[in-house]
Amino acid sequence: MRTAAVIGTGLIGTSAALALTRRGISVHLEDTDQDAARTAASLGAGTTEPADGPVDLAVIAVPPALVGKVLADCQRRGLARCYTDVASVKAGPRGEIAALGLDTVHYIGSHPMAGRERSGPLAATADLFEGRPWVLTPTADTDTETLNAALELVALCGAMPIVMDAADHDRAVALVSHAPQLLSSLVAARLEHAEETAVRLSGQGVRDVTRIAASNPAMWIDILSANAGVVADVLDDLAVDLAETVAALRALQAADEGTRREGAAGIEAVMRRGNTGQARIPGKHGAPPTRYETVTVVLGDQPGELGRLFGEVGALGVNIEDVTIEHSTGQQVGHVQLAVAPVAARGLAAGLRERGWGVRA
Ligand SMILES: NC(=O)c1ccc[n+]([C@@H]2O[C@H](COP(=O)([O-])OP(=O)(O)OC[C@H]3O[C@@H](n4cnc5c(N)ncnc54)[C@H](O)[C@@H]3O)[C@@H](O)[C@H]2O)c1
Ligand SMILES: O=C(O)C(=O)C[C@]1(C(=O)O)C=C[C@@H](O)C=C1
Repeated sequence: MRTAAVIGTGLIGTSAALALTRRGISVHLEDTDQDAARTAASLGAGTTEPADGPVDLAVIAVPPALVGKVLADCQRRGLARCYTDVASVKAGPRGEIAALGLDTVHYIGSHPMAGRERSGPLAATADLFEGRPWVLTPTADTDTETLNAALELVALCGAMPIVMDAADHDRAVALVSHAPQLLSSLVAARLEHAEETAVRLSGQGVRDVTRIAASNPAMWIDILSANAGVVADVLDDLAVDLAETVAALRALQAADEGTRREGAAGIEAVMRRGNTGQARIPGKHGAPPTRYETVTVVLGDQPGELGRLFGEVGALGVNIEDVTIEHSTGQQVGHVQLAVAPVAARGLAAGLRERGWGVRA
């Protein structure tokens, strides 16, 4: 692939465009919102100038309900040799494309399983898709050139291609993406009118569970409208589990010991099922989940402290696999949690202590 077009320069379109330009592809950016396209271009994601002729691949990164309409417009203009979209649902857009009588030989549906709770080009990063699954949903119509162009896009973005049927995809994401989004929103919604004294105690647990509750409602109405029945089925099953959990909690308050024991067994079952489910979530590149150890460093709230810490961790020869920063309310310090390989954790904690950092290992 040498040339590409990205239609819709929000979070996903701009992230893909950044990844492609970094690999030397000429990317042409389009968005009905001129500011979004210009911002993406200023970030180095490509040019807002139209291409001279058809590009090798057009990536349609607009809200799911607009995929059919935008593909129709692109094909009418002869924008590209091959087309893909990145919408979070696949069966709905495919149905619309068929109903509009569009060219389905040079189109393939796709969905990168990576994103953020923020929208727009300024939230984009070139490495957003690295090591993530990227679903492709070819049909009997899809020609080889189009499948190959999509595979090349996935490879250039550092993602892992997974070929699936559109309906299977939608069922899978109901479980691993759409229901979790609603549950995150529901947990965060409990905070809407909560006492300030309670909310200010928020630690990492509630932050982890509610990060995606900051997502864009308009986009999610679109996504959920195209997968409502399957997501409702997942939530129906969850409602049964929730009712059982409430019953177990009530039992824990009972006067007789037998009922209390039953309650404890119910809660233990929930926790153990959760442990098992969580352990099945793959690590990057589809590898088995990697266990890291956390070294927590107390950081003074001064400019440059984080950079200095990362520099010292590097000097100790330790790779940071993940990092989380927690600010303590009303204090001038933060807690930086460094996830590192278990073999490196002890040495890192000792090395940082020697260098004067406050460390909790
Ligand atoms: N946000 C995520 O985490 C995520 C992850 C994977 C896939 N997706 C999918 O990617 C697509 C884009 O999502 P996003 O998060 O980048 O949204 P976004 O709101 O950041 O960007 C969407 C962009 O599309 C533009 N747009 C709307 N109508 C258009 C049209 N007719 N022509 C050209 N541009 C148009 C908007 O102006 C906006 O800039 C959606 O289909 C979404 O389901 C999102
Ligand atoms: O991590 C996030 O913030 C996301 O929004 C990611 C996420 C997901 O549920 O995994 C959300 C919707 C997309 O269709 C794909 C990815």
